[in-house]
Amino acid sequence: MLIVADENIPLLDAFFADMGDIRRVSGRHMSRKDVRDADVLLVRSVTRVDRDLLAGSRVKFVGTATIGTDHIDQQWLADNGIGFSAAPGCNANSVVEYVLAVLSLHAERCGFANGNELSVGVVGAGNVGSRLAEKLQRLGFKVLLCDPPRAEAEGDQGPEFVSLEQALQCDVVTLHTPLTDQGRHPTHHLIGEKQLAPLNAGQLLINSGRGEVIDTEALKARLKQDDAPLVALDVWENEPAIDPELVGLVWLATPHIAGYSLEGKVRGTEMIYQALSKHLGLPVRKKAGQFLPEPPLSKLTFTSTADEQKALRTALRVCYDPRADDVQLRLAMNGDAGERAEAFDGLRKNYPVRRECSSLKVQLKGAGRSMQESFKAVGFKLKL
Ligand SMILES: NC(=O)C1=CN([C@@H]2O[C@H](COP(=O)(O)OP(=O)(O)OC[C@H]3O[C@@H](n4cnc5c(N)ncnc54)[C@H](O)[C@@H]3O)[C@@H](O)[C@H]2O)C=CC1
Ligand SMILES: O=C(O)C(=O)[C@H](O)COP(=O)(O)O
Repeated sequence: MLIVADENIPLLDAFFADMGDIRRVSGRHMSRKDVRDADVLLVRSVTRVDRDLLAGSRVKFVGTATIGTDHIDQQWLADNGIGFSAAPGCNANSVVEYVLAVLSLHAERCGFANGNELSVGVVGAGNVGSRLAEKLQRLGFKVLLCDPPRAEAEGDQGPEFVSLEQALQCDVVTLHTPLTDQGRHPTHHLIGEKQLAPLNAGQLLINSGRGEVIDTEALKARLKQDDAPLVALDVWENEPAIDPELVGLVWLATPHIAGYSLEGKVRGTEMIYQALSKHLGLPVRKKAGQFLPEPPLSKLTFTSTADEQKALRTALRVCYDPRADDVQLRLAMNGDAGERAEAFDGLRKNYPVRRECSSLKVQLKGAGRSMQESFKAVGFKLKL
């Protein structure tokens, strides 16, 4: 069996070597020729999987080690009897930690002793949005959920949902929808001139869903006005050829790495391994946990003199500080268009190992219940 796989999928050998031969190719530049003789195709989000790529090949199963599926023509796969699996939720926790880290920087920048005075509008309350909302609520933030498809499907049975207009009135608005251009609630350019107009300089807009959910031209125009909101973007229209002017206009700019914790990436590989095993009728023998190394930093101790909010921010930033990615992306915007696109992908390919908060045991000497609960809400393990 020949498995053609994006070279950026971690642990390919560990999970798949005993199932067949593996051919590693560039996900961004994968061609018909690369996949013609493949039985199985494993991708990440940068490969468009459709008729153009697969017609005439013998591929019988496609797996994407990502949450997003907008790069896959699932209808064409189904029509052609090709099995498919994504990795729903695989890196949701990583995205949640990215948002928490951005919020902590924002709260500090605004001079809030305690960031949880802010209201947060979560647009898209699926795996990422609902996990984020749950953590924020435990931390004391006021959270409003906007998810019209869920509101329609769940009615009175679900949580309370608000309209997009209401969500856009929150101090922070964070986007977690898939990219869709069909159906009753398409998200392509969901945020355009009309939605950006009422935002003010006291608000923060975060996008770690897909770049095309915001209209770049409308956002650039809004950011050039005096009362523009603060914006943190992890995802961009037209990746990897992103707009350098937009990078210059936003507060925090990261190269689509919100989901790039080691745990999230390895879980993505594990989930497509499980799906392929099921497709082939093979037993599932491997687990992500067996391949996760001991983190370089495994314990952190705060003494009884530590201030709760400062300690929480410190611990969060020990695990992840988006400012490092922001600096790298801004540096990558030098050069011509081709060099910039290559640099964007280079940052993602060579991304440093980032561990989730759950990899860190935190000891809180003499801490009260509230401090312990805050650390647990973020996801740290407490060392008693
Ligand atoms: N920046 C990054 O590294 C990553 C980005 N993502 C992106 O985040 C997206 C969301 O991930 P999950 O929460 O796991 O997906 P999910 O499928 O679990 O949830 C998406 C939610 O968005 C809702 N939704 C759909 N259309 C909407 C609309 N017009 N307005 C408001 N809500 C709408 C859906 O009803 C659903 O509840 C993915 O589709 C992917 O594109 C995912 C992982 C990493
Ligand atoms: O899971 C998703 O959806 C994502 O956006 C991934 O984190 C993107 O990673 P790559 O596929 O671009 O490596």
